[in-house]
Parts: sequence; C-alpha cells; structure tokens
Amino acid sequence: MTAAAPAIAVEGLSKSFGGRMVVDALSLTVPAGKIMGFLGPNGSGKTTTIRLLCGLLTPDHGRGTCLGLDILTQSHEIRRQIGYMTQKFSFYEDLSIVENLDFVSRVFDLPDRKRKVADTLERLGLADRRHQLAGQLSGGWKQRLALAACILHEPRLLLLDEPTAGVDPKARRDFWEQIHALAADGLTVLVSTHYMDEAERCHEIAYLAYGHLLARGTVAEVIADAGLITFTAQESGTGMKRIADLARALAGLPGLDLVAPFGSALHVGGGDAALLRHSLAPFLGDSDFVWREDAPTLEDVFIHLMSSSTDNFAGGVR
Ligand SMILES: Nc1ncnc2c1ncn2[C@@H]1O[C@H](COP(=O)(O)OP(=O)(O)OP(=O)(O)O)[C@@H](O)[C@H]1O
Repeated sequence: MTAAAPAIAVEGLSKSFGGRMVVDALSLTVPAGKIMGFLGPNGSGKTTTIRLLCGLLTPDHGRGTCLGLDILTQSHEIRRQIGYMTQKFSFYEDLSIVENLDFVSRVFDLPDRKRKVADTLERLGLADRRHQLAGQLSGGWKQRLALAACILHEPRLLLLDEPTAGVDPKARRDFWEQIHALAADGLTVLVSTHYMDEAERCHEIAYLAYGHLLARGTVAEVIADAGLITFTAQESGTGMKRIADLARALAGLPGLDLVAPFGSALHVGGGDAALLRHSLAPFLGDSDFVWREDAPTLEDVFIHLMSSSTDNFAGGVR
C-alpha cells in the first residue's frame, strides 16, 4: 500500500441474515490516517459492516481492500494489522491492568513483549495505574484499557465499535484525545458512535440507515448536502401555548420533514423551501413564539435523514 492509498476501499458490500438484507450494496472509502465516524440508528448495519471489513464475516456480494489487502481472500492477514474494539470487550477482572496487557501480548505472541506493554501503558496514560485491578476500574478507564489491548500489536487501522457507550462526558473527551493522538501518529480509525459531539470530532462521517449509506463527507459537507432549510421556534414567554402544542400542530404538515423539540426550542425543517415556508406561514405571526431561520445542525440532518429513510426503505424497517 502506498502512502496515498486509502486504508479501506470497498464497493457493493452486501450481507443478509436469514433472507433479511442488513448491509445493502455499501461502498466506502476511508483515507489513511483519518478518523471516520460511522453513524446510524440501532440495527442499521454498522457492526456488520465492521465485521465484513475485517473478515469476521464474508459478504454475499461486493469486494474491496482493507490496508491494501483483499477482504475476501486475505482476512487472516488483515486481522493481524488491525485493532478491533468490540461493543462487549472483556478482561480478567481479578488481574491488574499490566497483567491483562501482558496476557494479551502472550496471546498475540508479540515479540519484545515487555517493551510493548510498557510503551502502551505510557502512551495511553495508564502507567500510574498499572497495578490497579481491571475489575475496580471506572467505565472510562476500562474503555482505555480496552483501547490499550487493541493497539498493543501496533495495528495500522483501528475499528472501534461504540467505544464510549455509557461513559461519562469527561471520560469520553479524554478517550477522544487518545484517538486523535493515535491518528496523529498515522493510525486510521473507523469509529461507530451515537453521539453527535463525537461525530463532529471526526475528519469525515458516514451515515448508514437500513444497510444503506445515506451520507458521507466532512460534517460541513454532510450538512450542506442534506439541503435542509431549518427554523427554530422559541416560547416567547408571554403566551399560553407551549413548544409541545406547536409541535403537535405542525406534525404532518406538507414540507415539514423535521419537527424536533430541543429543550424550550423547536427545530423545524424540510428539503423543499417553498413548501416549508408555505406550511409555516400561518404560524410565523403567532406571538406565543419567536421564530428565526437557522443553519441546520448535524443532529437536524440526521433526524431528517432518518425520517426520509424510513419512508424510502419502509419495507426494510427492522
Ligand atoms: N449474526 C446475525 N444473525 C442474524 N441477524 C444479525 C446478526 N448480526 C446482526 N444481525 C442483525 O442485523 C441488523 C444490523 O445489526 P448491526 O449490529 O450490524 O447494527 P448496528 O448498526 O451496529 O446497530 P447498533 O447501533 O445497535 O449497534 C440487526 O437487525 C441485527 O439484529
């Protein structure tokens, strides 16, 4: 693989389970050295795609490369060069951090084991806690230990499946600093997440729904490509009506693809500007609310993508 070659380049990947299409003709390129965020609702096929990429599953159709290696014929070699953090990682709870990492390094039969464990402890800020039992670590430190176990063999690509699920915001921020530091050292990272703030920290994002790749690019590109016009309504504080009343009145009107309350504000949007404005016109003069036209957020775009994909792939709703 040359320096400019993508870390992942797959096309037309499909996978069915029991006759149900879970990944449908998915094509994806991940540039080397970048952090690619993988987003989409539960059951949209993210984990299945990750497993296809590293050869743990064989696609029904499609082809491609991971680290320049063929995903159909060289999966064994691919697995030696990637780090895969699954949603349910496990440790020996009654072993310390360093003992767990030493165990992993023996399983991988790594050369220069002691140095690799010591370097990894240092690199992930685990050195001071090396003798703490894994079972006594908080959620954030457990994730970090899992990450350490994934990078011990010095992979070139990290596949992280919801690595920060259930972890508090401070620990998530720390974890993302580690991910950025690893990417700065040249690792490519494909990371699935449901958190918008994490999506915004990726170089690029890919959004999957019902097995289809619906959007891909930088956050700015994904927002711009959605072509969404959005308005925000805020309670004026002087009226009787509440945001929930407004949401009920607006739901289902033509051109309103997005009606989503965010605290005391309501985000309203649609892809057809004329239709949206026409439907909103009777409401814009209501003194119970203060309206303003706003730039859409990434979350607005995802809600919109999700609702339009529900319509398009209604037959495939899981
Ligand atoms: N081995 C399997 N056998 C049968 N069905 C499966 C198998 N693995 C996954 N599925 C189904 O495929 C669909 C996609 O699952 P997948 O785990 O890839 O989604 P996901 O996007 O990672 O979801 P989440 O965000 O909840 O982790 C789901 O409906 C799931 O139940």
